[in-house]
Amino acid sequence: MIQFYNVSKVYENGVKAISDLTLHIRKGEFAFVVGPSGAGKSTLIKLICREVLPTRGQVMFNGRNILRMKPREVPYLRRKIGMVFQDFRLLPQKTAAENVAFALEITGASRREIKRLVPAVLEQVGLKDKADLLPAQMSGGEQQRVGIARAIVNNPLMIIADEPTGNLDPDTSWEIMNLFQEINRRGTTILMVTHASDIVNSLKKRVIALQNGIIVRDEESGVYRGES
Ligand SMILES: Nc1ncnc2c1ncn2[C@@H]1O[C@H](COP(=O)(O)OP(=O)(O)OP(=O)(O)O)[C@@H](O)[C@H]1O
Repeated sequence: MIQFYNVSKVYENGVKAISDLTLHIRKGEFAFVVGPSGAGKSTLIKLICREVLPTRGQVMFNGRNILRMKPREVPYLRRKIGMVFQDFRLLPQKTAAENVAFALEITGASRREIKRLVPAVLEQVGLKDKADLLPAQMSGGEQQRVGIARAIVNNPLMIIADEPTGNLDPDTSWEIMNLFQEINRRGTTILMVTHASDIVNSLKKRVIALQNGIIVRDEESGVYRGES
């Protein structure tokens, strides 16, 4: 699904955020990315969705070289990747249903499709009865469920989640992790940046540890090892 071949990213100010990194993520995988602040985790994510371009090396997504994509192909790439954020990033003026609908509208979905898909996906994330609430009227866990609904509604190949439980209490975090696991079981590849050591240690998924832009550890059934 994703291949990095000897990828380096040097920002304009000379900071080398990613250094000669080679990485493969297979379709259907669930992988955690861990590492201290400044390790390059966000840069890795941004390289996948073409928010930043590599200084050297190749990034492939679903068999396509993202550097060779034409500008008009970039929306296609972004549609195939659902993003979930620590701070939810919902539109505050829109209800749960409208937030999810908006993600469909911008991809040109018909009104009929929107009417069919929004309730179905809200039900899938356990928010059937909260469709008409604004973000401010929902708990953090509920807001993150809306964030996940928005990420999956376009049926992406992959979900990239950037510390999705960072603002949630432990019980709510586990509910959200269970939802991600269910989405993964249905076939969606998941790449998750996290500092939640207890979650990483319990789930025994692949763990990719970054430090100074380099992969220092990449283990199947891995654990969290003091990467704070
Ligand atoms: N736009 C930018 N311009 C210049 N330097 C940047 C930029 N974005 C990130 N960096 C630098 O690149 C390095 C890697 O940053 P990155 O945000 O990828 O790390 P991170 O592992 O996601 O950190 P955190 O856990 O704090 O979010 C850091 O030294 C950071 O200061």
